[in-house]
Amino acid sequence: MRKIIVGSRRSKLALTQTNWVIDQLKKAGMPFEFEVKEIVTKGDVILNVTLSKVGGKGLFVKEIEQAMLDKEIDIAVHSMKDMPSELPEGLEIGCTPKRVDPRDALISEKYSSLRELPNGAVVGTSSLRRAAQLLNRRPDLTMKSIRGNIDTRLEKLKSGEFDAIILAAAGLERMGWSSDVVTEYLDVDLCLPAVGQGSLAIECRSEDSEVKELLSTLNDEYTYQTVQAERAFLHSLEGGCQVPIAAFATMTDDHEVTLTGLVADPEGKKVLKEINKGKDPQRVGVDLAEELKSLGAKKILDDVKKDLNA
Ligand SMILES: NCc1[nH]cc(CCC(=O)O)c1CC(=O)O
Repeated sequence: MRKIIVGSRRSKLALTQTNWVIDQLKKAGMPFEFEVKEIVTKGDVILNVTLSKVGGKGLFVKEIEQAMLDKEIDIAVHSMKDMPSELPEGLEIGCTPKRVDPRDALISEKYSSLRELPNGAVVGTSSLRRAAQLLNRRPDLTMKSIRGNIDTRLEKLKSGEFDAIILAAAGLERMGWSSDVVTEYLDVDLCLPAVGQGSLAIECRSEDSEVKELLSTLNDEYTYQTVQAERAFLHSLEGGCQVPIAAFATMTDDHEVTLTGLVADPEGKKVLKEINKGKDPQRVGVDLAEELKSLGAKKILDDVKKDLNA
């Protein structure tokens, strides 16, 4: 019986996601055993530097991908939103399980909603995407950087340093913590999610047809198509580093994809947000990116990158 080695980051969320995927794959009833191999990534080590400054995207996946190419591991479970829009030669996303809640969530101990936050309230987030969109609605808020795993961030909130923090609902949902901690789910119209937020990517070697067949049993077509549109949008904008880009797609029963995409400056003063529809997810994403570029997205993103490198 073949043993499939599953690479995972060491965070509670990563291990929870990995174990969930293994449980699901076991249900396929195919002749495989599974073993988890923990891998410490750069993103896990560098905790006191702003994530966007140390190279953002890819920080959590590079070492894991190398281990896969070296055949130390066979598959890896990633949060889709941590995946760079381009994968190394020889690797691919073998499947996308059904997406969970894509929204961001506000968590506060003192206030019951975003509306109720007082003037100048301190909101913890290191995401330029979240900061831009919240500041656009509430320019009075003070955005303060917060780093670490979900559990660390919740601890920091308790310490009183922040009036509220923003986390992805998905991570909390997967940990089983949502109902205990979420103060308010932010509608996607208010805070458009990160590309792929709420979705998992299971990565494997392109030549490993045995594993690909196994993974295909866990693929969710709706998730696959909609995330494909979002990632095509990201890729066309060259959203390689941690920049204020957001996108969220839905799909009708007859496979028409509706994609909303956003590019903003970190202060939330300039927000470009447009919608595109169509049957080909790739096209829908690429065309929406082109439209935003024609409206000035490139200049906004170049300015952000300049600031990050300064
Ligand atoms: N930025 C880190 C990260 N990467 C994936 C998730 C969980 C949400 C998901 O799977 O989309 C989180 C935490 C967060 O943003 O709150």
